[in-house]
Amino acid sequence: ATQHRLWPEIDRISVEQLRYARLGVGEGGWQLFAEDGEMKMYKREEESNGMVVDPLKACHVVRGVTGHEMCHYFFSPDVRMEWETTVEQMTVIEKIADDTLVFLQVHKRIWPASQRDALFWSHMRQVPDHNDRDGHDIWIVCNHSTDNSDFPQSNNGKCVRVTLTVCLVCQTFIDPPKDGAKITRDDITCKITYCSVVNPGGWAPASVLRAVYKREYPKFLKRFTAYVIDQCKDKPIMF
Ligand SMILES: CC(C)(C)c1cc(CCc2ccccn2)cc(-c2ccc(S(=O)(=O)CCO)cc2)c1
Repeated sequence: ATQHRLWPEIDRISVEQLRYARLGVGEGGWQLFAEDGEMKMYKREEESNGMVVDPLKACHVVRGVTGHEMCHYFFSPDVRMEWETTVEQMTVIEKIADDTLVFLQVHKRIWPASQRDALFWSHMRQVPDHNDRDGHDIWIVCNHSTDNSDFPQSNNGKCVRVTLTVCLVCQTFIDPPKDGAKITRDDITCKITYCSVVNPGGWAPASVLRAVYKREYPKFLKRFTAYVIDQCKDKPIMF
């Protein structure tokens, strides 16, 4: 089959986002702004022509699920509205491949800013085993804004279109049970790094955005990880 026109960009951004996610938070001006158990959330305060685009990086350790399971539920359109509370409406407007979809999402309005929507491709992939640690395979989902002539910006002037790049990078660690016993969920741990940059695409009060981000992002990640743990607990492990 001939390559989809977006494929070179999808491949480039996915590789770049994996590298970016694996960079530590020691350098680059990251400031810790939220902590809850194993979850640590960092941000950089950045503006682009007067708009808050604060990059966010969250690190978390989730016990009892694999990276494949985390990415499967993060990617799946069927369950998105179960865990994603910032979205009012979600449509898959194109299926590029089984592991690559294009989404149009209308997000809940953040008063007093006008309502936003986001059009982005979403790609899930497993990357070769990283033997730089005792880690196992890595799974990643990358979401990156894209244009589509059938869905122009500010459709009938209703929503301002945000541009976003998001990646969820998950590495599974297995603590082998004694004497070759079957691996159970008690033996698996998943290290996740969630990175996001959301450009509001139009004026929005910096103070309001920063307050919303500070409140909503920790809620968002906690809710999502709790959702995956709950969905997986009675199912066979998806390695
Ligand atoms: C409320 C807050 C959490 C900060 C928020 C606001 C907005 C855009 C709405 C917005 C932004 C700026 C100004 C006004 N409204 C988008 C998102 C957002 C976008 C994408 C993803 S995802 O990880 O790709 C999963 C698929 O949905 C998660 C969250 C979050």
